[in-house]
Amino acid sequence: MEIGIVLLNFGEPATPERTEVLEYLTRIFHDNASLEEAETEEEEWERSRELAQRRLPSLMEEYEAIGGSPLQEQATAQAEGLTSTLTDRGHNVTVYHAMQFMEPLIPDVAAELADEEFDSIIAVPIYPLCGPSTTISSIDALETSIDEIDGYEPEFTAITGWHRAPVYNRLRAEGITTFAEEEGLDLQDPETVFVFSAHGTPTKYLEEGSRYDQYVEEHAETIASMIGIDDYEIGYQNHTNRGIEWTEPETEDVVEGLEGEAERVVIEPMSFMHEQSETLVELDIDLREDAEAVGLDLYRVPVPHDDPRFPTLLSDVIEPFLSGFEPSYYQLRQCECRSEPGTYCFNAGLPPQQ
Ligand SMILES: C=CC1=C(C)c2cc3[nH]c(cc4nc(cc5[nH]c(cc1n2)c(C)c5CCC(=O)O)C(CCC(=O)O)=C4C)c(C)c3C=C
Ligand SMILES: [Fe+2]
Repeated sequence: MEIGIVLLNFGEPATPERTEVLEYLTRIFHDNASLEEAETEEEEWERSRELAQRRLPSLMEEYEAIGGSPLQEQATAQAEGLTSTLTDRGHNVTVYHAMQFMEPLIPDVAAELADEEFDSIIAVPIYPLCGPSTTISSIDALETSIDEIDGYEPEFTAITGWHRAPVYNRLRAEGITTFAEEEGLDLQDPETVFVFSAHGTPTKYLEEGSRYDQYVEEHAETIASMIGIDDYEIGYQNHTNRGIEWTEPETEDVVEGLEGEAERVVIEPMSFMHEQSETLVELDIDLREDAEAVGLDLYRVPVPHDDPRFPTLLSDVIEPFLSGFEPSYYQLRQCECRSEPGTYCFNAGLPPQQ
């Protein structure tokens, strides 16, 4: 059987080019159009274009500050790492990477899969903490794009949340302790406050059943115990484009609230598997300025996008579907955030959102 694996990512422009950034933003806002009530598809597009125009100047500034995003390069390297690990294990697979909002776009990659006539497709979003606008939306986009291709009906498997995979927790925890050692930081020092910074989400998505905030909390608790700290803070990096409610507290408020309480903050960007504007600009430039303004030194843990254990982790997660053994043997069960059969994760069986 010919198998195609698709790693799914958010995407970001590699160069700060206005037209490209505007199209990118319009796609993102349209994908989240359900956050507001539009009567027609045309109204949804109009509103998305309006929001994109409004956000364009500040996002252009962010990309100009970092000379474009390195996300694409890192995602390509992750796909190559996975190919090599699976090939070493004796599997004959082709690994693609596709982006929700930037080339290579998901529908274009779906067309390539059809051209190659793969019998089976395995989708793996590279978002450790499963969320509706990222993990679920990217899988839906791939499955819909495949369904829309006439005469092409491969078997479709998707893997959603994998933050509970043991190797993932280990590599993340070691990333933090290695960084602390390199920087000469004592994480037990009462003058050092540890902050997990998660990408925020609109509370509407939580009310509709997403458990993203629970995943954030349980992952923070686990990593804190692995690195041996009792006290820590959680903050969310929110986008306030639509005047709707997002997860609280904001990372910025958490850090500013530490004025006079500590000498330094250590920030772990827990939602990301790539360095991109959210880490390189929002944390390294903007949050550092906020921290310094209240007398705190800021240290930001690097994202372990090139940790050599990451391709092993992804290969282990995919292995049941390649070798044909029962996914529940590896604790992979039918996903409850996405009910379509063939969707698996490590998060099934959690109590429902309060
Ligand atoms: C590479 C960049 C980005 C990653 C990775 C990313 C992850 C991520 N995003 C959400 C939830 C939302 N993000 C939304 C908008 C949005 N996200 C990015 C960039 C990344 N997000 C951009 C550039 C934008 C649009 C412009 C902006 O506000 O900056 C939205 C939609 C908001 C809306 O429509 O009003 C949601 C929802 C999560 C949970 C996440 C997890 C890793
Ligand atoms: Fe986002």
